[in-house]
Amino acid sequence: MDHSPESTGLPTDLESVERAELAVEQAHVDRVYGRVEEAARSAARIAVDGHQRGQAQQVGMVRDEEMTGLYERDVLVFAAARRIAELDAEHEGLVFGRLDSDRPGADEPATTANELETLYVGRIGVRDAEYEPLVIDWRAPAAEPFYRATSADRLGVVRRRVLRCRGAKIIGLEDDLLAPERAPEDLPVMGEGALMAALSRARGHTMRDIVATIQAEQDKAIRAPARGVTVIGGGPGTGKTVVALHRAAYLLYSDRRRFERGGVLVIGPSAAFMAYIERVLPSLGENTVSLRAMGEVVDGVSATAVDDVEVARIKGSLRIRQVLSRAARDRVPGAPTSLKIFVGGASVELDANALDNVRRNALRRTQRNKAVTEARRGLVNALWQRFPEDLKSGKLADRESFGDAVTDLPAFASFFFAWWPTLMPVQVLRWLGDARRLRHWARGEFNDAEVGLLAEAIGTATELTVADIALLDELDQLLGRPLPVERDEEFDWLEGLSDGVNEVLTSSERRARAIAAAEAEEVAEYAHVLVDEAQDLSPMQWRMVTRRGPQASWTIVGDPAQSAWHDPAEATAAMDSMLSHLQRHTFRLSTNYRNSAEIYAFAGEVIRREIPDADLPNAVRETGVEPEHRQVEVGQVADAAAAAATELLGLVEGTVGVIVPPRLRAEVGKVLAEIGNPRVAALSPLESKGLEYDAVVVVEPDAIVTDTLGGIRALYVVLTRATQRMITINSTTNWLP
Ligand SMILES: Nc1ncnc2c1ncn2[C@@H]1O[C@H](COP(=O)(O)OP(=O)(O)OP(=O)(O)O)[C@@H](O)[C@H]1O
Repeated sequence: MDHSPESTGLPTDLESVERAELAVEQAHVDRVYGRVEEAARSAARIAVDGHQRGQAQQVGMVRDEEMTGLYERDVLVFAAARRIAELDAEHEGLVFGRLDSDRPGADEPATTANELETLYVGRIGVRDAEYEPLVIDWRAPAAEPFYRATSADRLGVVRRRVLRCRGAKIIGLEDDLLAPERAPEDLPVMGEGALMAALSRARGHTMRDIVATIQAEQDKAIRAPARGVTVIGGGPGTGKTVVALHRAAYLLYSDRRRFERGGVLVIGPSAAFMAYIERVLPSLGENTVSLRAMGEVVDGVSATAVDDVEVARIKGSLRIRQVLSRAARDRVPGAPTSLKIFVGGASVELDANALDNVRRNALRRTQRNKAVTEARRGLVNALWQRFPEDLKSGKLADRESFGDAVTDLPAFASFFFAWWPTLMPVQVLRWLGDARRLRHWARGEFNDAEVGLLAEAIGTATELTVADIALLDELDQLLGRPLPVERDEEFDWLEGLSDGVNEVLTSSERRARAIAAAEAEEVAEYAHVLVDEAQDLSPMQWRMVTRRGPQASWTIVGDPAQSAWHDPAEATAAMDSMLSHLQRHTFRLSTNYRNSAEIYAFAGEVIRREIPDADLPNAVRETGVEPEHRQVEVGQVADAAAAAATELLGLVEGTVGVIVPPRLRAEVGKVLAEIGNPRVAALSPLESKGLEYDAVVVVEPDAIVTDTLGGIRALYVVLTRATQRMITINSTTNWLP
């Protein structure tokens, strides 16, 4: 190699080439940041100016729409850039990619690098003062070749470059030469591959975006049109979650009007998972997406507790619908079972049977909380029938005036209040805690043992569980929400007289109130719903989730081999039945980017033994470190787990997850707390869903299989959480392949 740069005027040794390249890229990145600052200043100036003009009632020199356009663009760019900069102060910056491509129409290879067309790709688009793009948004069509180009189909790209930045500073370059035969002599190629660098990086407590290294098959799923249902499948670590999040950002970019207004909802398995992924979208410049854990899907209630295996199975099964429906229509426990009133000199009585008849009639076409009018009218009718004929005269000559008289009676009002209260879903759910009543409602659906388990679980519960939320949503549908008083009043004479509303309202106030009440009653609906770890949804949860998007398009992400549900086919059937009317597009991701090849080979063997046709991806990154299995006495498990965790802390830079079956959680948690290192976390198999750690200690795999609803599939999830090292601690070894 020629070490005399003076001879050609060009640096030729690798280090100085790299320095020169870094300087060129840094200059461009500095321009981008400079432009963002400028945008901020001009936005602030125009805002002040606009404000002053508004106050002085003057007509400005700049046309208003022009002003607004500039102002909005600058404000948007600035706001997005600042958000990204705050989040990523120590990590990737605004600009992360560069493409050098043949100029359009150029047949001959370029002879110098200058002849190639250069394009920078970043998290958001930024233009210079002349409106020329300094960097284009990664979601723009022009950025597609950055993700899709391969040597076989290079889409005009000669060199793809990833800029590794820390904040605004470039710390490294990784190049991919897609067409060596078309590369000009002076086009340098740096680095050893951005993907491998990204994959080998130590893991922190939160997931990071992958904009700089999205792979072609992932890009196709990210940019798939938002129609019907997009299903993204693939084994552990194939990027399903991260792809789904990038897809949410892409949808907002491609049709902001539709998706920002209608809303994008991302549903994941647990609060821990949501905390893990919550920074990805803001780091892509988006913060309008609603992220919710499965226990938070329904407005106004939330749960993190989980049920025991058997109880979860009962609560998730479609058979419980009938039980809830019966409960929602039955007598209110503790409500009066007869009504006796004195009217017009007679005592008129309705017994339990008569009351039951009125109730059933009222519920024939209307949900309980909406059937107030029907119930009251039914009572009046039944009383009228029993009112002695010879007294039907004067003020009580017809049913209508009889109704007025009856509903005015305090005794009637207090009876009605107790007999037909507005029912809250959670109240009705609690009724299932009474085994006697539950047995009655569950006839033909659940056997005695199931009734006993469910009644015990609900009767002794001190908090709601995640599975309860779907039941509450179902009950909300069954019970309905009370109609606004004004609406009732308009069509019913009885209601109007008895509801005690004596304010004077204008008709527009009345209408506004009715609309507000009707809105308050609506379930929040979204334009696009993205369900992660979809294989875990119980049939009842599918019903809850699909209510969030009756008009929505869907992205459904999952892997049946990781199902936490005991019968994955039942859950799939439930999904199919809820979404079968929509067109479906399926994508499969085939590479496991998380696990080392050694760890995944082992996990694959475990799952294949039980599920021979499980969809196993390829794990590409070899570390040379095999997973280790330690056998210990039953009483030694917790200490052995702590020892393994301590050892692993010394071997990896990032996080260590200790995954423990629920029965050992407290014991292991205690010994781990003594280690007192924030890099170590203890978690249950369910909590480990979707998460990843540099190193993982798996405690008592056999107990993970027996104590979870997912069984072997839950163990497979646990065995696929580690990026670099894994140790299992066993007092039994039935699970070992
Ligand atoms: N193109 C990529 N570039 C860099 N990292 C990637 C890429 N694709 C995936 N990853 C990384 O691989 C890991 C696994 O991704 P992710 O959690 O999305 O997988 P998953 O398919 O949802 O896994 P699981 O089903 O096991 O929960 C993450 O750390 C993610 O950032």
